[in-house]
Amino acid sequence: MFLTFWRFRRAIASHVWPLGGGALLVIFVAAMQVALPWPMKVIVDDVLQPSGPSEQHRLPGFLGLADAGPLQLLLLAAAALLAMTLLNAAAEYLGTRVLNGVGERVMATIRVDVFTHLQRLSLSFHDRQRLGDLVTRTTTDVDYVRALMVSMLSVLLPNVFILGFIVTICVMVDPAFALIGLAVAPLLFVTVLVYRRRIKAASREARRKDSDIAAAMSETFSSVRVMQTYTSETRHEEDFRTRNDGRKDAGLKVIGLQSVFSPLVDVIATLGTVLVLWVGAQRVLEGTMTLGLLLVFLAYLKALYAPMKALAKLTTVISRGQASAERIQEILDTAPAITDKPGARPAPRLAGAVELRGVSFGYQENRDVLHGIDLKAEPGNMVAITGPTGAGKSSVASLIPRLYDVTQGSVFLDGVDIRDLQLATVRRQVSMVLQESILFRGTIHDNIVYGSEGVSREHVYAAAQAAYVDEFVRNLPLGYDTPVAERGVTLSGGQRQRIAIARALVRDTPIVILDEPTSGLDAISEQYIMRGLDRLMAGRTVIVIAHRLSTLQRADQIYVLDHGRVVETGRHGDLIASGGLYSRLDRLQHTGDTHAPTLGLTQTETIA
Ligand SMILES: Nc1ncnc2c1ncn2[C@@H]1O[C@H](COP(=O)(O)OP(=O)(O)OP(=O)(O)O)[C@@H](O)[C@H]1O
Repeated sequence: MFLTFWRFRRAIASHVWPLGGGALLVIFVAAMQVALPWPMKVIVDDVLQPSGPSEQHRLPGFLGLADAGPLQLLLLAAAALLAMTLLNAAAEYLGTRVLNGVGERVMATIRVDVFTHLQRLSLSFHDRQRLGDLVTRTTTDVDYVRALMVSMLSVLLPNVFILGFIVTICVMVDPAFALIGLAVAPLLFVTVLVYRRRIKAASREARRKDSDIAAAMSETFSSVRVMQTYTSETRHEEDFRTRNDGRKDAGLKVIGLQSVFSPLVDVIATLGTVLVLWVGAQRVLEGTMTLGLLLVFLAYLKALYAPMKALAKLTTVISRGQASAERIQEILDTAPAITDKPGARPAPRLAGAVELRGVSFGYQENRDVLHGIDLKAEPGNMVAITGPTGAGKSSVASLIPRLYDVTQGSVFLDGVDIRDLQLATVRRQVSMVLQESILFRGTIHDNIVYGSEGVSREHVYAAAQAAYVDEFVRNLPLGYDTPVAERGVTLSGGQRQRIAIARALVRDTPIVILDEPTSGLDAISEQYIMRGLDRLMAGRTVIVIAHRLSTLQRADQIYVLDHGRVVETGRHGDLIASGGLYSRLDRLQHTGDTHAPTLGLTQTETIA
């Protein structure tokens, strides 16, 4: 339990004072609750039965009120009860408010920590994660940790103090009798311990199932267009039902355990109460104990079991919170796979020479998808990578901005190993336009300046004009301030690509990577994009993944990839003449020879 506080000590550190203040207030409440039965004792023993055994009527004497009359005592006791109750209420209100407020603030800090950390984790981490799971870890799990922290401070802490105060007072007043009252405590303790462990395991399972549901949601609704077109709603529904049933069953298991736990604690507690009543009543009858003291003991017994019961109720909150804390910690403990090595220096403005020397790379350990790749692009050159689908073209491209680290060989930029340069300063000099460009929630303007915040509006307009964004933005009522829905779904594929090109133009990087940015577009869109791309490519080193003849013909060098290896390199004419894979593709286009190997062409892509 305390480990949870330790785990998040950094987030808690800035809230130590209110946290301490809140804790003191709830401890004060605990003390008040322990003091509350005493005025009642005075009323019973000294006002209602002033003739009882004198040595047991010590309280008024102890308080200097030995000579006070019964009415005076009644008045004083009643006033004390009222004052204590009011103070108790005020402290409870303040304490709860302060602690809950701190809980919210600490959680806000943890959420930011998790989000920031997630953003820094390398692609190799995100490749393995389900989005829905990450969402629950940042939202629900953080909230469960908040509930745990607040409950521990506002419920557990005062109850521990109540327990301590009561045991001390009981032992001081009547040690033998106190022992009777505490006889069932070990049994209670063991029950709490056993059930807590079982509830924790069940809660952890429930949290896993929560993530399953979130993952099903994000998977389904991020592909809602495909789902509806293929009328596969039933399939998704069934999948969701299965996961939902899993969550329900896990939830029912937690509830089952919890429902047994609470009554069990009640029964054990009642056993203790019966024991105290049995012995206590006899002692009152014998005259060795006052009725008031027995009532105090009984009130204490109730107060003594309350913490145990509170703990019973808290078990779910604590177990759930601990399971959630572990899940959050798992993320925070994951170190980014790609970091600056000590002594890495900032990359200067690059001329744009790119070289891969003997590069092997794999997404999983011992399963390389690229083998000994050699590739070179001089500054300002255009290098095309082509090859069948799955050959490793996109993998090569993702090594240049160091989205992944190579397993063998090196990537050099301007002759310097990319690992000797600071990551951020390298990435700032590489732009990418992918097959499908992702836009972010915000306006069209925001999306163009994405990654180059702070540039002037004129600069943005110039880039937008060059990338033919202006063509369609001019017709929008809000122009560049038109909001774009999440992932840019309110714009056409071609419009999204044009915005992506404008974004790359604004960034003005020496290296540009194009991953088939015109695939799947109609002829008119393609023309606009090609013209925009021409402007983007001018004067920069361009690494383009391409199947189109028009692009391949223009390339200074073409690398043909197959099964993760460079099988041919050269200019278009040389490759045709050499009679290899590339030329067979060319023949395929002219003769329609279906047995010739394909370079992964789709119907929409024509090599004329
Ligand atoms: N994130 C990933 N995790 C694991 N394996 C991957 C990942 N991305 C790609 N691969 C695998 O790496 C190999 C090369 O994929 P890559 O995407 O680089 O090929 P490609 O030539 O760009 O293909 P395409 O033309 O279809 O885009 C493939 O076998 C693919 O299954």
